[in-house]
Amino acid sequence: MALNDETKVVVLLLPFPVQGHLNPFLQLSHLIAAQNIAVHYVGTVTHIRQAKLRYHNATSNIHFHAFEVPPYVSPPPNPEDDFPSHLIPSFEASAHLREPVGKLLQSLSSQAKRVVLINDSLMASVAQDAANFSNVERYCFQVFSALNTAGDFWEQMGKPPLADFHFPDIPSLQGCISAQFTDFLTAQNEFRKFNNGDIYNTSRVIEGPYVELLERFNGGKEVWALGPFTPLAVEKKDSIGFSHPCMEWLDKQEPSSVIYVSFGTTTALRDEQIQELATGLEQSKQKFIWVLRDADKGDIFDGSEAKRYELPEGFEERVEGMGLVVRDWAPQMEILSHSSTGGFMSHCGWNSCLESLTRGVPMATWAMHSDQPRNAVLVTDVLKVGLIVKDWEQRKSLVSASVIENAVRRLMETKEGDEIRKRAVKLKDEIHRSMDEGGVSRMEMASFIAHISR
Ligand SMILES: O=c1ccn([C@@H]2O[C@H](COP(=O)(O)OP(=O)(O)O[C@H]3OC[C@@H](O)[C@H](O)[C@H]3O)[C@@H](O)[C@H]2O)c(=O)[nH]1
Ligand SMILES: C[C@@H](CO)CCNc1ncnc2nc[nH]c12
Repeated sequence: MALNDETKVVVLLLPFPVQGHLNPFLQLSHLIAAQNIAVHYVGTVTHIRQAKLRYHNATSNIHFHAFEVPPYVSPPPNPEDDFPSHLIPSFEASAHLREPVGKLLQSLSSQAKRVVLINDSLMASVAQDAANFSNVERYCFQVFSALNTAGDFWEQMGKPPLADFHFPDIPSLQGCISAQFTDFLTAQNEFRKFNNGDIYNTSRVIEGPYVELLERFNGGKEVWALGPFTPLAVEKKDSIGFSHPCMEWLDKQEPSSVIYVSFGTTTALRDEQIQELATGLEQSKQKFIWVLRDADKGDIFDGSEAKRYELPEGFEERVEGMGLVVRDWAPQMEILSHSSTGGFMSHCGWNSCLESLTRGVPMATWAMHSDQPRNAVLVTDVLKVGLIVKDWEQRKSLVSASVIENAVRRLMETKEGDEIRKRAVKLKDEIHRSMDEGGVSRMEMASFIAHISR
């Protein structure tokens, strides 16, 4: 560290150990480091390795701190369980970061004028020792949509009537997460009150009313809508010059003719459901890229073979030229940025939603757990940039091939689909303007940076 750092602010980021959190934390790290502020990023050895490996850019401007934690089991996902309970041992293992994080805080706080700790809302207990240092300021980063989290807070408050505010019809948290995870979440919430403010990866252009509602709920503490952190421009090649073969295939397709199908990193579909999905895509006669991977394990490097899903007999030969099945890590942001991509069938993880919204790609929603059902409501009912494939009410049932075929056709080849696409493009333009010089997102980030480096 440079000698004059005692006069400066340093930022320490503490993400929750799953891909959908590691990545937005790394994106935020970059945005802050670009302002010439020293940025430190903390995690277990495995999760630091995971975050860097899957990041689309160089990470040399970030100080990584990879800490050992005691060994934990890393079982494969259970397709019978909607919630990714197989990850719980890795969540529990991360609790062991409390001590090294405390030591790191001590060291940084003795060298810098101010340490700004940005912890994941799900790592609040690990961050608790920040209270011991007078020059450590704490912010809680909620990686979920504002609609989701406003819904959670409202529910915790016992759903009091809200003057001049109408929530869309959203499912309650119970039922979206497992009972075991409810206990974990309750334990984290104990430590939420010690924050100086909350950070959201969203924009007032996308979720203005829900950000304002969060401000009402936050009792005077700041709510910062600093997103979307998703970079707008991405290279077709990654940082080591590799271009995935699906990109070359996309280059040969007509504009907006391909539907991209992916359900993120925490979802495991049942075999029966895979068969219906394959048949539905085939019968839709639309071009597609389908990412068919098992959910991540708690330790993605544990050496065990990931499950290889079976497809219907002869499927890949029959769809040759029409569709691609990707079984490795897909370059999702590049795919969504490509002009041939005209739709996204998604589980509605918040990162996927933001990546789609910032590229003007309309969505076909199929929520699986957690915040996803509410994100789906935002995309379809509120923003009207998507349609539903599987409704949350039907979460226990199999989605038939004909329902899938229908949804794909509606989005990709009907007038209704075109109207949705036009709205998605219009919203994308508004989001891009908000991130430009003078736009609301750009100004809110500038104001946050000024605040922490005051
Ligand atoms: O093959 C792949 C799969 C995934 N990805 C990337 O991995 C990320 C997945 O994040 P998502 O938020 O969409 O979904 P996940 O399910 O993985 O995330 C999790 O954390 C964030 C929450 O909002 C989600 O609900 C939760 O499930 C996206 O950034 C996506 O672009 C790839 O780049 N390639
Ligand atoms: C396993 C993790 C990965 O992102 C999600 C847990 N789910 C959730 N965690 C916190 N708040 C929530 N509100 C709705 N769902 C929530």
